[in-house]
Amino acid sequence: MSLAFTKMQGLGNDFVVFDAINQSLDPTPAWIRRIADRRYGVGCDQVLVAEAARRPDADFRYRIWNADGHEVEHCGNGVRCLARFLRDQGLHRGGHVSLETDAGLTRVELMDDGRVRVDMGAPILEPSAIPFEAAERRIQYELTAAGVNHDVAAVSMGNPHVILRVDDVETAPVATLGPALESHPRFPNRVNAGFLAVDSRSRGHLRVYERGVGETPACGTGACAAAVAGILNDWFDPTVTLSLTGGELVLHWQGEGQPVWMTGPADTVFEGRLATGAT
Ligand SMILES: N[C@@H](CCC[C@H](N)C(=O)O)C(=O)O
Repeated sequence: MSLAFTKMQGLGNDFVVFDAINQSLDPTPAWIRRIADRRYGVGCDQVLVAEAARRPDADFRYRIWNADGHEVEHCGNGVRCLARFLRDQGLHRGGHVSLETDAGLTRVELMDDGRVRVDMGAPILEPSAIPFEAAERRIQYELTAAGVNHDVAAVSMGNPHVILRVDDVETAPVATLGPALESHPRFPNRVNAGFLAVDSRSRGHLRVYERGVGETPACGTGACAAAVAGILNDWFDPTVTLSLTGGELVLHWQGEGQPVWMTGPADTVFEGRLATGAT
């Protein structure tokens, strides 16, 4: 039987979304790579799947695969899209939904103005839990990549991020330094690499080279991690708007132990069915 899917995007970070409650899926790495392929498949940065919840406090389980076929812990732009998908497909009613991921429970609110607000949980800053090899926890770390010493922050939003402050995101070496950071040996699970320019205490620009994908127009967890790094460094106030290539996200974080709140859009592009035997 052919599988129904929905193509969605959040700030240009794009997804193929499947309901695995009413249809059965077998998402092998090769199958994911094929779906994500922009010539032989549908094309996306991540494949998202809604499953029945396993824990009692969650409405659904939310699973994420990068375009390279690896399953990952979290996706911020994806969580906004998945909440909208669940409502649009009639799988969930009401303005709030709780989603279980490998990173924990994520609470999502579909706002009246069409945007989606997400409690992304508290950031993880302990190096061993990111995971990141460092002798002690710090706000900034020295890291050598591509033969140069860099001053970086390391933050997990359930998935790992390294954040490098730059003067200008336009001229930041995302294409060259991004891959060197992504597979840096001090990040044993690889890492998403954010290049952050601080414009004021309430605004910044960000580009992200995503683990398992490459540079995307936006990364939600990357924006949360960059906001946390900027607030810890006292570059930002607790509420900051980050401008990514695909548009803006508003982030709010009140400090250690508190959740990061992310607000942004989630849009459906089209619905379709995979041709039987096509993937
Ligand atoms: N696009 C995402 C992040 C997706 C996962 C990431 N590439 C990883 O490997 O951790 C977002 O919006 O957060």
